Amino acid sequence: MRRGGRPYGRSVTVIATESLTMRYPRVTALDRLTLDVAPGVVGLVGANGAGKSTLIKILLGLLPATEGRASVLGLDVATEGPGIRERVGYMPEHDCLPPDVTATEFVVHMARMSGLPPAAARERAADTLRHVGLYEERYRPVGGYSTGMKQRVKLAQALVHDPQLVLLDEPTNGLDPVGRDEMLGLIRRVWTDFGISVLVTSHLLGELERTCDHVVVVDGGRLLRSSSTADFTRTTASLAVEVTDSDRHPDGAAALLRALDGAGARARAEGRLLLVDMPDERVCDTVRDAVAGLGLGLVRMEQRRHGIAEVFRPGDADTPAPATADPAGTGPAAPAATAGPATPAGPDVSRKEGDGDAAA
Ligand SMILES: Nc1ncnc2c1ncn2[C@@H]1O[C@H](COP(=O)(O)OP(=O)(O)OP(=O)(O)O)[C@@H](O)[C@H]1O
Repeated sequence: MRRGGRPYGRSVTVIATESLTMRYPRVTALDRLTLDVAPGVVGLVGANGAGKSTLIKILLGLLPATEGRASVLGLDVATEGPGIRERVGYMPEHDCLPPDVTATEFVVHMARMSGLPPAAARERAADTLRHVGLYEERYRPVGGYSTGMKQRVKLAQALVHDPQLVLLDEPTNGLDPVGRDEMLGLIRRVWTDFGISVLVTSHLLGELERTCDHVVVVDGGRLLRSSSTADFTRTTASLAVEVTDSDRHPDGAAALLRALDGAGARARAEGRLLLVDMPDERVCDTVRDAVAGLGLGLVRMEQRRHGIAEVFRPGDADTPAPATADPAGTGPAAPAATAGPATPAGPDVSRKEGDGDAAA
C-alpha cells in the first residue's frame, strides 16, 4: 500500500469534539462529549447503547449533532462531510455485503466509488484484499464467506481508497477468539505498516487494551475516561506477595496484611496471595522489611500490571465501573467485586438494548 503525502503529522489531532451532544427524540445518545484524539490506534469502548455508532456517524458527517462541534483531520463535520469521507474509511457494524458478488468485485466497486480510475481501483483492491488475508479467496462470492471473512472484506473496503483514518465499528463482532485475535492483529498493522490512524469501537475492554495506543471510554453518551493505554495501567501496578506460615503466625498472609497496614502500604488478600498497591519501588522494601520482621518465609514477590478492566473496579471513586465486567478475563490480578459474562477477550461491558435510555 502506498504511504506518504500526508497533510498532517503524527502529533496533531485526528479527531476533536467539543461538548458534542446528540439527542434523539427519546434518548440522549451523546452528552457533551469532549475529546481530543491523536494519530495511532484509538479504542472507543462502551456498552451497547453507549453512543459509539452515533459518534461515528457524526464524525463521518452523516448525522448532524444537536449541539457542540467536531472535526476530523481538521475538517468540520458540519460543513466538510464530503472532504472527510474522501479521507476517512468506514467499516460499519452490521452485515452490509451483497452476497452474490466476489470480494474483488465489491472492493473494486468501492474503490471506483471513491474516485479511483479503473486500473488503480483494481490494483488497490488486490493490495487491500492481500492485506486482510483474502487474496486467495478473492474471486469467490461473498455470500459463501464465513463471518470472519466478511468482516475482512468490510475492512478491505474501508482501506481501499488509502484513507488517513479508518473508523471501525465493532470489527470483532461475531468472531471466535482466533478470528478476533487475527482481526485485532490486522487492525494494529493498519497503523504500524501503513500509517493509517484507526478509531475502533468495542464493548470488550480486554481486546482494546492489546490493540490500542489510547482508549476512550463512554457510558450513556458521556465520557468516562480518555487516556493512553499505558496511563490506564501505569497507576495500577501491584506487587503479588506470598509468604509461609509460622508457629508464631499460623496465618502468615493475615499477619503480613496487618503489618503492611501498619506501615502505610495498601494491600488486599486474594486467597494466600497479597496484592500490594505499588505507587513506587519503595513498596518492595516495605514488604521485605515486614516479612523479615514477622520472621516469615517469602515464597514469591512479583510485580503485576493490572488490565484496563481493573481500572473500572466498582467502588473506585474516580473511575466509575462499567455496566458489567468479567473477572475471568482480566489476567492474574482480577478484581473480586466484578461480575458478568465470561469472554476470552476480557470484560464485556455490553448491556441490554435500551439501557442507554437512562441518559435521556
Ligand atoms: N436513529 C435513532 N433514533 C433514535 N434513537 C437512536 C437512534 N440511533 C441510536 N439510538 C439510540 O441512541 C443510543 C446510542 O446508540 P448507539 O447505536 O450510538 O450506541 P452504541 O454504543 O453504538 O451501541 P451498539 O453497539 O449497540 O450499536 C441508544 O440508546 C440507541 O437506542
